[in-house]
Amino acid sequence: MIRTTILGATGYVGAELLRLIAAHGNIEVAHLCGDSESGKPLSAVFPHLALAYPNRDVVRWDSAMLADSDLVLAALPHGASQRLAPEILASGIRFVDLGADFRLDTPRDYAQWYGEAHAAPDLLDTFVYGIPELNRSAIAGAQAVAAAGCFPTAAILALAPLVRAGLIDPASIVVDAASGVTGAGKAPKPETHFDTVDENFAAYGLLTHRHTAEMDMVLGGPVLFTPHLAPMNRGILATCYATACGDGDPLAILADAYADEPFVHVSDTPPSTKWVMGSNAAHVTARRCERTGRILAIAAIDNLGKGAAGQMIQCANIMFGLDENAGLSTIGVWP
Ligand SMILES: NC(=O)C1=CN([C@@H]2O[C@H](COP(=O)(O)OP(=O)(O)OC[C@H]3O[C@@H](n4cnc5c(N)ncnc54)[C@H](OP(=O)(O)O)[C@@H]3O)[C@@H](O)[C@H]2O)C=CC1
Ligand SMILES: CC(=O)N[C@@H](CCC(=O)OP(=O)(O)O)C(=O)O
Repeated sequence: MIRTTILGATGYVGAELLRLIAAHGNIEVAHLCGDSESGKPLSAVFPHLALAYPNRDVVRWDSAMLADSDLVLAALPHGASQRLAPEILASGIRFVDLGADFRLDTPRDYAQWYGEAHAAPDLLDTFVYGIPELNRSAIAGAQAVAAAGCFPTAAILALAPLVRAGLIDPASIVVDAASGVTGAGKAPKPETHFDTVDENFAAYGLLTHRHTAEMDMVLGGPVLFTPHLAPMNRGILATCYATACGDGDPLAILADAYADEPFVHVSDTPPSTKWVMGSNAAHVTARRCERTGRILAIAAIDNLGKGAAGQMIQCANIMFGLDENAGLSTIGVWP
């Protein structure tokens, strides 16, 4: 069994990690770390996990935990893991981080998009960007993976094969993506109150959302990205547009790129967030608009699944040479 310590176990992503690990078979939880919830029984924080994790308490992180862990999975607010990473990596164990601290290539990009200097810039090169469908072999050989953000995962899965094939001009990419409210984390905020979100649909982060940097890094860009908040718990639907620069069929290119991928379903049918809810699946489609000379590509993922905890587990499975599907489902909870 691979023993994992989870940092941020009391957050939304932490809860999803615990749900997936309970059914994994090759990974078990060594320590469950929280912040304000430390000291409580896990069953008091997350009653839905009580039967899967009887008699487990949330504890505060202590680096002594590295001694009986093989893996650290971190789902912490931005800025937290760069302070912990030096010690975790020095211990030699593997690390999958979901925060944005180690996703971007340079400390300058991090400072520009996150508004603060990076505390561990020398470690940026140690981390491999975590989208297995892009860079599985690098993940397999990595000690540390920075799992991709939720919006970038959706947009990149829809667009990267089209960029690689030279079918679209990266500088023309426009991404409109809508997320469920769990994407904002569990702390209540005015813009995530039930009465604000219910029966509402709103754009935010205009021209400045930090996920733009990840899309630019992988797709080329500059990408014009607009996130939206949708009145649903989980899910991301990314609708992407770009100018065509070749004659190929975008759907055929996606089908070819993902032919052997266990978690990507390519179809002519427009995807829907309910098809992927609770799963690690991504459903993608694409087509050419002859009238405008543009390519349309769409992806649906669960922000907590392929956009977060599922992708972390998929990366960990690859890093440890396990069955890549272990603990992960391709089946959404529908209806
Ligand atoms: N939600 C999503 O869909 C996605 C989230 N992410 C990223 O994953 C990370 C976690 O997200 P999410 O689960 O939604 O966030 P939540 O706000 O739901 O949870 C945050 C977690 O971090 C803990 N925490 C907060 N501050 C500290 C600290 N200073 N030191 C140690 N632990 C701390 C909290 O502990 P406690 O509750 O005990 O105080 C909690 O367990 C974030 O970086 C987020 O941006 C990435 C992709 C998708
Ligand atoms: C709906 C919502 O608020 N979503 C979050 C993004 C999700 C996320 O946590 O991504 P990172 O890991 O890159 O922060 C946002 O727009 O800030």
